[in-house]
Order: sequence, then structure tokens, then C-alpha cells
Amino acid sequence: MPEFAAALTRAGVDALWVSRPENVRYVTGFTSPEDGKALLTPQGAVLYTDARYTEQARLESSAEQFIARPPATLEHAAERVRGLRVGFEADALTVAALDDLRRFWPDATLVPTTGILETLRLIKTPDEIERIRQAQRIADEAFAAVRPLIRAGAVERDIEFAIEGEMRKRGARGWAHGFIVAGGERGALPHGHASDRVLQDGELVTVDIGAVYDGYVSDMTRTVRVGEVSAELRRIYHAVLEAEEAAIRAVRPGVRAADLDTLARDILTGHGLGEAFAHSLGHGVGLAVHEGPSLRGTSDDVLEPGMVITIEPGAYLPGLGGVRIEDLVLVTEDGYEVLSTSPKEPV
Ligand SMILES: CSCC[C@H](N)C(=O)N1CCC[C@H]1C(=O)N[C@@H](C)C(=O)O
Repeated sequence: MPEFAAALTRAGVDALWVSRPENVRYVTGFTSPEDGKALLTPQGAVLYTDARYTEQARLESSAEQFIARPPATLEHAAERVRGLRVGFEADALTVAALDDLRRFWPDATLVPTTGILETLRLIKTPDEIERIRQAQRIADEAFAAVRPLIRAGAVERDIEFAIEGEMRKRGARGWAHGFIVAGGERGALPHGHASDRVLQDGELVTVDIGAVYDGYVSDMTRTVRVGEVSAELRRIYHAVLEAEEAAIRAVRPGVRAADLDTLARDILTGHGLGEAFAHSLGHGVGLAVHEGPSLRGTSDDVLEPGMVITIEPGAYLPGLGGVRIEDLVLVTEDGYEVLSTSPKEPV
């Protein structure tokens, strides 16, 4: 585990108490988000979980394991952390859990940290990329299977349900996030989760879906039309598409993520839609649907080969509707590869 040891050294700690489920999985392979913690040291990770998971932990993880419930877990770890500077994930640990660490580890110096493992997770290994590819393949196939159902008279929640079923049939083991199926005026909600609303002719529908495959997720959005839509909705759609395609073409190693956001935002501003683009251009995708790098205007992140990101400009107009188009993109040595293959239908 040389990269873990170096990451601890860079952060100025001797060990890290890992409590964020994706990070526990990253350092131990153990997948249960219910009860899993890890103590990471330069020598390796110790996995802590309870007896419900004894067999699962043995099957999934080659890390040293201690099966118990707190406080026995913390008492066990106390022996290992005596005299050490121990980082904890300041953005994941509850105040109550931190109090427990203070109580059970009086001989350790507890250090708030952020991003130690998230920084390593920015660059995906070939194996991680393959799992993300599979998650995206499942989403593309499910979207194609369900596309004919997105028509006047359909209920948003039924579309969500159908996509879930199609994903399961193709090997998904869960959803990257609550699906967004937002038709008509609801399209103005960037996170308009599927509702009981019935789709009608003349509206756009935003469909934002992602599958989980072997722990890794995908994320993609298509906006499709139901019947013929107004010239104004077509204009907005093409403005968002222009911004999206331009941002994708600009993806390559060395590019500042913030500059990509600016590029897309400037195009939408040129179409009078700058204010309507209410979120960042995109984000990294991996064990979590939202992870680094951040493609936000204030981001310091710089693209590197092996990053998997979304490019997803949108325009949201209350009372009228909205458009978002999102692709999943791998940063390669010489540019990019778009992993999502669902067609962008003419609007
Ligand atoms: C509920 S998860 C949403 C998944 C979606 N593809 C997504 O990431 N969205 C939808 C609109 C904005 C964007 C988002 O939430 N971005 C985050 C990173 C932000 O803070 O801008």
C-alpha cells in the first residue's frame, strides 16, 4: 500500500480513522455501508465491523479484521493508536463519534483532515474505469429500452420504475442517485426527482440516471421532447447542447476544471441563459456520484488522465421548463473519451 503511506505522510498524520463508507471500501474492499470502519496506517488497514458481516468481510477483504461492536472496536484500536497522530475525516465523522474517539483514545492526538483518500480517488485505475464503463453501459441500455415509454400520458414515476427494472436486468446492483425524471415546468428543478406528474405533448423531459456496478457508479442526463415543442424550448435545448459539446471538446490533461465551467457558462450567457445555469458544470464520478474533481467556477482542480467526470450544463426557467444534457467523460493521455453513448435526439 505505498500510495496510502505516502498520503498519510503528506497529511502529517501517522494513521487515519476511516469512517466514510466509500473510503472504507477503497482501503479494505469491504462493501457494507451499514457498519464498517478502518484504521489505516503505513503498515496496512484494519477493518472493523460487527458479527453480521463476519463472512462478508472475510470474502471481500484481505485486510486484517476485528469483528465487534463499539466500544470494543475502539478499545481494540486504542492499542494501535497510542502515541500517534491520528487523522479523522472531519467532513464525515459525527460529533458524537468524535467524542467517542476522544474518550477511548486518550493517548492519541486526533487531527481533523479532509481529502486524504479523496485525493487518491481522483485518478481511477484501469480496473475502476472498467467498472464505471459497465455502470454506464447498463444505464445506456436501460435508457434505450425505456425511451419508447417517454411519451404523452406516461407518469414520471413509472418511467423511473421501468429504468430501475431495466438496469437490474442488466446487472446493476443499485442506483447512483434518486433518478430525475422531470417533465414540463418540473424541468426547471435541477433535482426534480420523478413525481406522479403525467407527461404531456409539447414538453421537454429531463431524465438523469446512473447505475451502480460493482460499487462504481455512472451518471448521465438526456432531455427529450414529447411531441412537438415550442421554438423557445428548442432554442434553449440547442444552447445547452452547444455549451455541452464545446466543454467536452476542451477536455484534456492540464486544463483547469474552472476554465471548463467558464467556457460553458459563457456560451449560455451569450444565449441569455447565464442566470438559468444554476449549478456547476460537472463533477468526478467513481465510488460516489459526486466526488472530485469539481468542475465549479471556484475549483482549483486540474484535469489529469484517469479522471472520470461529468459535463452537464443546464438551463432552468421557472414556469417554462428546463434542459440538461450530461455525458460521462474519461480524461485520457491525449484528450478525452465519452463513455456515455445514448443518442442526443434532435429537438
Ligand atoms: C441527486 S444526484 C444528481 C446527479 C446529477 N447528474 C447532478 O450531478 N446534478 C444535477 C444538476 C446539478 C448536478 C449537481 O448536483 N451538481 C453538484 C455537483 C453541484 O453542486 O453543482
